Amino acid sequence: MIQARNLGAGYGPRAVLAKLSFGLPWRRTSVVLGPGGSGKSTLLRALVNGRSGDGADFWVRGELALPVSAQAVVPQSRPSEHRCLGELLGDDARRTLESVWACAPAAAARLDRLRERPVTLLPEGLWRLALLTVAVASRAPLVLLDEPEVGLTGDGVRWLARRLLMLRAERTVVLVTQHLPLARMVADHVLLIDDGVLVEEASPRDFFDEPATSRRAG
Ligand SMILES: Nc1ncnc2c1ncn2[C@@H]1O[C@H](COP(=O)(O)OP(=O)(O)OP(=O)(O)O)[C@@H](O)[C@H]1O
Repeated sequence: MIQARNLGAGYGPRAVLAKLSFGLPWRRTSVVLGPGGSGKSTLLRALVNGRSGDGADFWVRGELALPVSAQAVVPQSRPSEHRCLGELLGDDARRTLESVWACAPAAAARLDRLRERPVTLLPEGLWRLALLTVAVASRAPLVLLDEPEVGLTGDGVRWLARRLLMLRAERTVVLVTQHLPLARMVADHVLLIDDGVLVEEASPRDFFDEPATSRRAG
């Protein structure tokens, strides 16, 4: 279990997350939902070990128990990853691509053609698929995904859902998304954030089938 107590995070003088306490079950998929600008990416960023990337003034406070260091991260905006997909996948990159994309061979072939180009230079959408491929293939115990569905076609989102379901019981996944059908398909645990505050932490059943408003009303 990843546990946070009184977790705060922000940029420079501005606190975005205000003392959140929550748990993310181990080897399950936790989905983080909330309106645009509510702090979902900031929460995910707080979970990234060795936080770097954009925003040198990013800070995190409070207690955060993150039991593993091996992470695979798919960020929301184009990463400054200068290595190419072939390098990130290591030996036998083509076979890895074929196996990760077994149900979508056209995508495997497309990524294979771009395998020698730095990930940061890949077209929008494809860098995300490239990093998703690396995340799936890496076996990192903790997989952090920030709106990975953006730019994917309907087939791409279905592939992503199937892949995430296959990771169930093997990896701990934190998925930030605004795509409710995807969230519903893959969630084992749901966090709802609004304006930096944790509004709800619930099972998918309670969250999707019996929203808090109707539970409170009942
Ligand atoms: N690098 C940054 N520097 C300063 N402020 C930032 C930075 N990144 C995000 N913010 C601010 O933090 C707040 C929360 O942003 P965040 O990206 O975490 O929200 P979000 O819920 O992920 O939004 P979205 O769904 O639109 O991606 C916003 O007001 C945003 O402007």
